[in-house]
This record gives sequence, structure tokens and C-alpha cells, in this order.
Amino acid sequence: MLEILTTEQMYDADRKTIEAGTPGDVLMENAGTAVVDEITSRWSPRSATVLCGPGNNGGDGFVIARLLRNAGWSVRLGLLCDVDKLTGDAALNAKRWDGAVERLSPALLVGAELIVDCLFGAGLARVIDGEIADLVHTVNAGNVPLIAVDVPTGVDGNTGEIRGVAIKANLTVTFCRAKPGHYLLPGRVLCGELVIRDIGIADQTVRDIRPTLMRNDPACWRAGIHWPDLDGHKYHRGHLLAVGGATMTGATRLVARAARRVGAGLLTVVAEPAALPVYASDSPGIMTAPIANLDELLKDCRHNAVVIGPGFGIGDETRSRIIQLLHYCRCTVLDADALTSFSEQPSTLFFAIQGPTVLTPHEGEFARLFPDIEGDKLTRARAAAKRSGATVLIKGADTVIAAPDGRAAISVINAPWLATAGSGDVLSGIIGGLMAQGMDMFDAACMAVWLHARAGADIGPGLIAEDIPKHLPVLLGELWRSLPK
Ligand SMILES: NC(=O)C1=CN([C@@H]2O[C@H](COP(=O)(O)OP(=O)(O)OC[C@H]3O[C@@H](n4cnc5c(N)ncnc54)[C@H](O)[C@@H]3O)[C@@H](O)[C@H]2O)[C@@H](O)CC1
Ligand SMILES: [K+]
Repeated sequence: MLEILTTEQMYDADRKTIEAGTPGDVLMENAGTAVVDEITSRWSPRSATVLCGPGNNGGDGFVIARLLRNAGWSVRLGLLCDVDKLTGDAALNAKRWDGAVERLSPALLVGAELIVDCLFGAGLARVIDGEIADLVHTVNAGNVPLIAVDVPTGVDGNTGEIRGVAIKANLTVTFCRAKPGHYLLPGRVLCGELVIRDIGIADQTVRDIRPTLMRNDPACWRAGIHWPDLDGHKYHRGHLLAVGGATMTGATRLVARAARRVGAGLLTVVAEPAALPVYASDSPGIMTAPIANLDELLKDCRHNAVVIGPGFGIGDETRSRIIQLLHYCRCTVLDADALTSFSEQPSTLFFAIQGPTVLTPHEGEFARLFPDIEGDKLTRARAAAKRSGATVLIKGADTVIAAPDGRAAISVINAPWLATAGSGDVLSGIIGGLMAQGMDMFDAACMAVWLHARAGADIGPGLIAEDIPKHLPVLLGELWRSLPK
């Protein structure tokens, strides 16, 4: 269930399943049954109100109302339109509901101890306003469990954006596979707990749709990890050059710690001579070299990966260093100052990118480098990757990673503790360390985001950036032990 389907792809999967012989009303019955399962396993029978819209999301609501009543719940149902306006499976299930169909109004909420939101799902086509918007506000202001069916009403399934107003659910039950809007902010928060339930759509049907978007999970990139061979030596594990700042040395010290922990065979910090003792004294296992030698170092193909940007400074020197090093087509991570230095001339950077390159902007850096690219985070990451020829990783609570070939992944681990100084430097170091070992750039970016997020979630409150590299052996051990032996 790692694939994430757009609403259009989900409609396609529904259609193909129906064409292959499973009637639509069976899918709807399965959907309603799944929601009722999730509700009754969490809450004891009580007074529930089901809010139904004019489409199939409302159709699910009629199934849910019937099944909850059969389970001994007291149920009221409100419908947004006249019942004779319903069509297809929704109309069929309205006939199967023998309770009252009330007009949708705030009066329906009085005495409700649980509310089921079946107003709009995948078919949300425009901004919610007027009476429906007022109702959504009233529902959100209440203090009873709120269960959204498919997506919380008002959340755009493809983007996670709010169209007008949106329900803030405690639980969202969706079907077959998640949609981007379940994981992208603000949709991710509005969903509450997310449960994905099978409703009888075959895995092969999903595969046939060829989804290119995944939840970022080890299953997506585990096979691409370059574990050391029994008879291997450090030179087989790559030699990363971490280009450090002359004064802001902390950032590249974090890069170096992370890259070494994740397995880079050798690591050299390249910086102004005056700063080298600071780097050298941080850890006896690193090497140092003066930045004047960078070109010479890059001519030696054993130096196969570079991280530049954290703490390096913004300006002409940074730009020319980067253009110079990109010429060698080494695996490259460009972060922080490396990105901001190209704000005025981003196309110079994109033109120079030829080898495997990962850009790791936060939202501010992204806007400076791609000022004309707009839309939701996923759309923007994909457009930026296509334009730059690099893998683009937009950081945040809903980190998105996109490759130039169209593949993309969304991080689904909640780790708010990562919002701390130096955390991004560690991420760059992990990516660089993985690429130095030969991992594909997109896989390396995805794996790094996963390790980083898991470290954040595991360490929790009190986390500082220095803790993340130290936690990597635990997570790498977990991945290592999960390999089929
Ligand atoms: N066979 C299928 O396709 C299945 C569909 N299922 C359910 O069907 C849903 C999709 O059904 P639909 O495509 O009918 O879409 P929806 O039920 O989400 O809504 C479509 C209807 O809402 C109206 N509408 C859209 N935005 C509006 C707005 N802002 N204000 C007022 N009216 C608005 C549209 O004109 C249309 O009448 C899914 O979310 C899921 O819950 C499930 O039953 C599983 C099977
Ligand atoms: K809904």
C-alpha cells in the first residue's frame, strides 16, 4: 500500500475494477463497512449524525448510517440535496436506508456524540462556501469525534490544500490507497489519524495505473542500499568531500558526522586553511584539505561525492566554486548557501548540473531558486526537478522528494523535533554519505529523509542536531537486520 494515487488515478482504479466485474455498489458497501469497522472498534454505540453530500461520498454515508443503525447505534442522516437528485450507487443506497432523510442544517448536530463527514470526497470540484461552509465551521466548533470518509470535506485530495473551509477530523478512513492530500499539509493535519482500507480493488489494478508517487518507506529503496562487502575496504565506500565554511564551521562538522555515520568510507573537509584545525579537532576520523586544492581533489575520481552549502557563505565565490565542481559530475548535494547564492541567476546553476545532484531547499530557498514555480509542494518539487535536472527535496513536516524522471515520494513520519538548528546540515550529510557509497540520487535522498525523520521521531523531545548522527547506527542496524538473509 505504498503507492499514493491522485483522485483521477483512484477513479481509474474504481472504473477498472467495476469493468472487471465488481459492481460499484459492492465497492460502496465495502467502503461503508470499512468505515463502520473503524468506528465501532474505537467508539461504543452512541448517537451519531451522518452528513451526506450529493455524490458517491454521500452514497458511502447512506451505507454507514444503515450499518451503524444495524449495530445498535442511534443515527440521524442529513442530505445536502433532495434525495431524488441522487444518482447511481448513491441513489441505490439511499433506497436501502429506511430512516429519515433530513435537511442538512446545524439542528442535525444537536445531541450528536459522533459525526461522520460524507459531504464531499474525491469529487470536490470548487470552493466550499455559503451554508455548507457555515455548517463546516459549526461541526469543527463542536467537541465530538469527527470521522471523515475518504478525505475531510474541503481538503483537496490531490494537493492537501483547503478549498474554502475544511472539516478537521479525528479519524479519516480512505480506500485502496492514500491520496497526496492525505500527506501534504494542511490536509495531513486535518485528517487526524489516517486509515487506508481495502475495498476490493486488486493490487494489480493499482500497479497497472503505474503510480509514480510513493510514501517514503524502506520498501521503496532498501534494495538500493550499498552495504559493505565482507571483503570490501574503505575505498569501496566512497570518499566524500565536505566543503566547509571559513567561520561557520558547525554546519559542515554536522555534515561530516552524519556522512561518516551513514557509512561514507572516507571524508575530507575542504576549507580555508585557518579553519581546518577546527574541523580536524572535531573528530579524529576526518581528513582536511585546503580549499585551494579543491580542483585537484576533484580531478581524482576517487573523490566521488561532494556536499557544499551549509555554512559556506553566499556570494560570487560560492557560485564559482559550485560551477567549477559541477563540471566534474561527482555526486553532489547542494544545500543552504549553495542554493541561495544562485537566487539571481538560477539558470546558471541548472545549466551546470550534469551529474547526480540533490538540491535540498526549505520553502524560502525554494522560492528564491524557483520564483515562478507555484502550486502545492508536490507539484512544485516535480517541476523544479524537471527544470534543474536534479533530485529536489523540499524540506518541512511533509518533506517531498522528486526526481527529474517524475518519481516522487512524501515523508509520512511525524517528527516535529527536527525543527532545530543544524538538522538540515545533518540531512545533507546523510544524503552525501549515501551517494558516496554508490546509492542512486533519488533513493539516497529518500533514505536520508527516512533516517532523519525516524531519528527525529525516536529521539523525540530534547533532540539537538548532534543527536541525529549518533542514532543512525540503530536505524541502519534495523534496516540491515530486516534484509532477507
Ligand atoms: N465506485 C466508486 O467510484 C467509489 C467511490 N467511493 C466514494 O465516492 C467518492 C467520490 O464520489 P463523487 O465522484 O460522486 O464525488 P463526491 O461525492 O466527492 O462529490 C461530487 C458532487 O459534489 C458536488 N460538488 C463538488 N464540489 C462542491 C462544492 N464545493 N460545493 C457544492 N457541491 C460540490 C459535485 O457537483 C458533485 O455533485 C469518493 O470520495 C468515495 O467516498 C466509494 O464509495 C468507493 C467506490
Ligand atoms: K468527506
